[in-house]
Amino acid sequence: MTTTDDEIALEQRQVDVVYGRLDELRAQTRARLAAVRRQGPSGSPQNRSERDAFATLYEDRVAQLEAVEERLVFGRLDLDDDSTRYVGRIGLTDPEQTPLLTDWRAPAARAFYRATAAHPDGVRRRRHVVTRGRTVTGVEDEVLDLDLLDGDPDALAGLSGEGALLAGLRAGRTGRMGDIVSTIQSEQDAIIRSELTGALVVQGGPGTGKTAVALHRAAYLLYAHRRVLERSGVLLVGPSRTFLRYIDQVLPSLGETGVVTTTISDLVPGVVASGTEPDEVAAVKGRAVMAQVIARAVRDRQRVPAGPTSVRLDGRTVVVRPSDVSQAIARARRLHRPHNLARVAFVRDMLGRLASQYVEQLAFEVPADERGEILEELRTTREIRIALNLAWMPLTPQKLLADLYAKPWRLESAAAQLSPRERALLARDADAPWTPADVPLLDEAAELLGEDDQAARAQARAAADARQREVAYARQVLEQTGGGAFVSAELLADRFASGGPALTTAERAAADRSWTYGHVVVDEAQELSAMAWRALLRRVPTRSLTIVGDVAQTSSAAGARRWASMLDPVLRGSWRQAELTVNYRTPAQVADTAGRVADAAGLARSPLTSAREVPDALEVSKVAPDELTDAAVTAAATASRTVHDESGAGRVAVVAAPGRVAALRAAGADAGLALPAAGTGLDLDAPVVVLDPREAKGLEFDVVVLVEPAEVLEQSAGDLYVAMTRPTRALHVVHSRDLPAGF
Ligand SMILES: Nc1ncnc2c1ncn2[C@@H]1O[C@H](COP(=O)(O)OP(=O)(O)OP(=O)(O)O)[C@@H](O)[C@H]1O
Repeated sequence: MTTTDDEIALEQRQVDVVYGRLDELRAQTRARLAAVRRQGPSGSPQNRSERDAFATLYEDRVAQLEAVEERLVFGRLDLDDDSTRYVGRIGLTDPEQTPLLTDWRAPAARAFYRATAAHPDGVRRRRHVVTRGRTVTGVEDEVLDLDLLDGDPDALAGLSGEGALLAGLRAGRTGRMGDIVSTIQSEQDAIIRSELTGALVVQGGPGTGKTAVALHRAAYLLYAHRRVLERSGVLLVGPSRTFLRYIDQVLPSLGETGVVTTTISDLVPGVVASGTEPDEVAAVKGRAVMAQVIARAVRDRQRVPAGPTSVRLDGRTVVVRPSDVSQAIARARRLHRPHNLARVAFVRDMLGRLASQYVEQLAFEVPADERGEILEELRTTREIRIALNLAWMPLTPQKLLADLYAKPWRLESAAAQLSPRERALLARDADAPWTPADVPLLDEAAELLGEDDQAARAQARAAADARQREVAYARQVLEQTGGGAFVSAELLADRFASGGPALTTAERAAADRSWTYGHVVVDEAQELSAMAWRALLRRVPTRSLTIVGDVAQTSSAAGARRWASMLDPVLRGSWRQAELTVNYRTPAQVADTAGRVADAAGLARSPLTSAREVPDALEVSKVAPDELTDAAVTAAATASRTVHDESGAGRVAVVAAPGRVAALRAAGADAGLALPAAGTGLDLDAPVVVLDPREAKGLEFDVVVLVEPAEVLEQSAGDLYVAMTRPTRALHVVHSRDLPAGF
């Protein structure tokens, strides 16, 4: 028998070899990058854009190799055929192409996450290799071959790699989510590797790893379906910018930088949704019926005038007649093109009719080549322009929606399906800022209005020809340079073609409202309104989606309490569901209490088992109403002293109803709490933050100080459930009113 120390020494040798290879590859790629850069700014434009494309490529590769430093190697499989396979963050081979490390996403690594004693899948022993920096600090074995067990039944029970898992869960929080690649559990792995096609819903209670799984799935899909996804891109939609910051390290640490992340509010480039509004207003804006309202509002902007308009032109009169306008509108509508594009046909038709009127008044025949001049003169005559614009105005989405909200008569005409009260809720000034719920409506409008793209289409035809030549050329280049392992000819050609700074797929996709993605991942999806779904589904015509969330945590008034009622209408019933059931975040005592409170409040929630017990994880302090703020600040200060360690880890959140947040922040600052600097918003790097439950959605902290839960419950039961399930170590409840039922 070898001792653990011997085993650690053995693994250290392998780990050294793998890091050695990583260093070699880094040096090689940096040298290539330097060589490309040395070529300087000379050469033809074609040469320069090629050089830029290669430079971006090598920069990406260097970034990828840098990002995988931590826990590069974390697993080892001993197989039935006596071979051994190491599993890690990325795949590496030695210069002779002998495998050194298997990418965790490769089929050959699957058994690391899935093999069980009942289904060993060719694995005799699974080993978790624990490292700190480049040093192996421990090994943890699971023997899957029953004959080797020597009657130790404990080795079969529980979670996979339990020691490594629990160590990860116990660690202090840093304000940034980490990856879970070394301890993915079997039920999570099944979701991560689920097929690309179709819509997959992942329902799970708080802390079950939905966000972690969604991110790892994005990385897995990019790996397993690189050819399909590298050019179409993957979009990840999160609930808030704070949340996106919270998760922004995870994909890079998995070697993936090409995912576009956004919120629904940021979905339309150029629109800033800085406004706020009552929930009931957002709820109306989110209803599916608003699609018809927008469509009607667009149609209302195609109008037959009440009477004729006569225009004098070079001593003759032409008349913009209602009957002509009516016919031209009808013909243009039959094209079924967006408003601004169909308008081109409408104007052409009207000018033709006016030109005929004009020509009829002339005493001579007009040669065909002069008819163009007459049309041009009519087109540029101010009164005619005004008359035609009044009949069919070119519109931006912003103008359409602002006019609709600001003019009651427009709303009454377009939104007859809404009640007078609902219409009154929508009313606002024309220059009020956009709100998050407006964004899907602007997107809907953009779709129906379209842009006049005649020039763009001619350009696209020319570009398609050029592209064929570039792909062929890129293929040649790749054959000569051997770069084909990490980029395709098509992608390289994209980068050649983008000229200037070589844009990545993600950069191009993020700037283009009408980009369609190969896959879309939606987190906290229970919050999305019907209109938000329409905007999102437009971006993924293949309906290849990962939808994660928890219908018990819904706070948005337009969100869902049941997946079927939300998704059946938009996905026509075509979606599959998986469930996560183990809570990795919250200590059992806190999770159980949160569960009872949620049940008492009537939430339909998923069953949940906690992965761990933490003693004294729930503390409740009752104080007088005027002491509430001070008591909460004191509790936060005490908690912060306990959890904040020398590495900078350890985070505390004070969570309260929105009305209390400002006062708590002020009192916390006075008391010297290490809060974010004023005006920085939600700075996740601060040791202590004060936020409301909606801001806390999706985040986690070592300790949460929950202030006056009865007040949070009044806002929404889902919000209280969210607030109670954020801590990884302890929940401290500070209250003056009665506690909600279930405590
Ligand atoms: N297999 C795992 N190994 C290690 N840590 C894990 C694992 N699964 C989940 N975790 C950790 O559990 C915590 C909760 O995960 P995550 O935030 O993904 O849960 P969630 O289901 O999205 O939660 P919520 O719905 O409450 O936002 C995170 O710290 C995550 O890293």
